[in-house]
Amino acid sequence: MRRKTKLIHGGIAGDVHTGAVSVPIYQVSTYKQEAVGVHKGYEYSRTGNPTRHALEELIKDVEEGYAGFAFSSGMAAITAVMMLFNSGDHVILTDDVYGGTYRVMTKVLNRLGIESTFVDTSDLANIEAHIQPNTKAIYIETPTNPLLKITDIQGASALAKRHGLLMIVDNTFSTPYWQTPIALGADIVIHSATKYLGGHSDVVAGLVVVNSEQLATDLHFIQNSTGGILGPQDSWLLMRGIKTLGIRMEEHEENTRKIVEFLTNHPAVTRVYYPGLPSHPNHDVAKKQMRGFGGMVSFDVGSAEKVEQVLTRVRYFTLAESLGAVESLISLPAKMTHASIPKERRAELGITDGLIRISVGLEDADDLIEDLAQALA
Ligand SMILES: C=C(NCc1c(COP(=O)(O)O)cnc(C)c1O)C(=O)O
Repeated sequence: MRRKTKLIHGGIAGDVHTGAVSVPIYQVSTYKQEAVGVHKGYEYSRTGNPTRHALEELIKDVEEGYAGFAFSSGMAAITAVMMLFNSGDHVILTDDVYGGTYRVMTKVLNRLGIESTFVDTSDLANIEAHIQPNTKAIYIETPTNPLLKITDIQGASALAKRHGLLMIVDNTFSTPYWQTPIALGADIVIHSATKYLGGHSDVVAGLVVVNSEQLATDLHFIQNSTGGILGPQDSWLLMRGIKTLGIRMEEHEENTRKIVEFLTNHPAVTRVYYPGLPSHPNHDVAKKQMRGFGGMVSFDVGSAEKVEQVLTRVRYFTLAESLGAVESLISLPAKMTHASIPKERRAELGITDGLIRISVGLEDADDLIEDLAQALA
């Protein structure tokens, strides 16, 4: 089954009992047992729910993995994956990760003894240089949020295997339509499904796909024990979102290509961050591992004052956190999504007060460009 068809026919199709074409929403907490322990495969919805299971089967197929798991948010998914490790273990992460990922590692999981080091993983030598005897995993975002850095998934996965480490990829920005990390050697893929997979700014969710039976057993134990599951209504919404992921990503790509060209040539823009630009430091790696470059762009306008002007003038770009929706969104990472990262750390990374991040939606590209032009004037 090819990629586009998998989005529609992957996972579980409809309902065997009624012939319903759309998977039913099983708004159920518990299931009758014929005798103690004798049931029809479900006993309690934290442990398993038919609607959530259909979503987990779908994302497993789309990400080409062994098993899928659905959580109540991307952060719940990330936290569940980190529960695979023990106090005293160490994880190497991409330096330019989402602010919430940085926060959970440095303000919550560190208190439970899970150590983390943030490095520029776009240079694989940096990863190897920071492997410690207690290192258990490499965690990357590629492209990263918000600077669109690219890490070689195949190279990092081979490095991880050489050192007996798990390879974890947060695939939120690219989605499985453009990039399938497990096929490139990753062990675990994570999504903030709140973003492109839902695609309509109407669901908060997280998804994980693993590549082995052992990881599936371990992660299901954590999902059931810690309970951060996704409900049946949101599971159903996500399945509906995933069905149109392909056509949406194609349209995001087309719009973004035009907007990147506009921004690259605008005198008020000092720098554009986008993996599809030949000038991107890892453009060749992006071309190798991504079938498309995505709908996320960051650009610097040089000052907080200029940012203020842009944010107040835009009409079709909604000032809001999140990304990956049909409507275009605009944000100021330094004060919004990455405010939890210390200022000096943001400065080191390049997340300046002049950096704007946009999630290019499905509006008419000319309307979006005209909107940015008047906002930047
Ligand atoms: C809300 C935003 N990001 C959430 C996010 C998360 C967290 O997902 P939540 O569904 O928001 O919990 C994980 N990984 C990446 C790459 C993310 O971008 C944002 O960047 O606007």
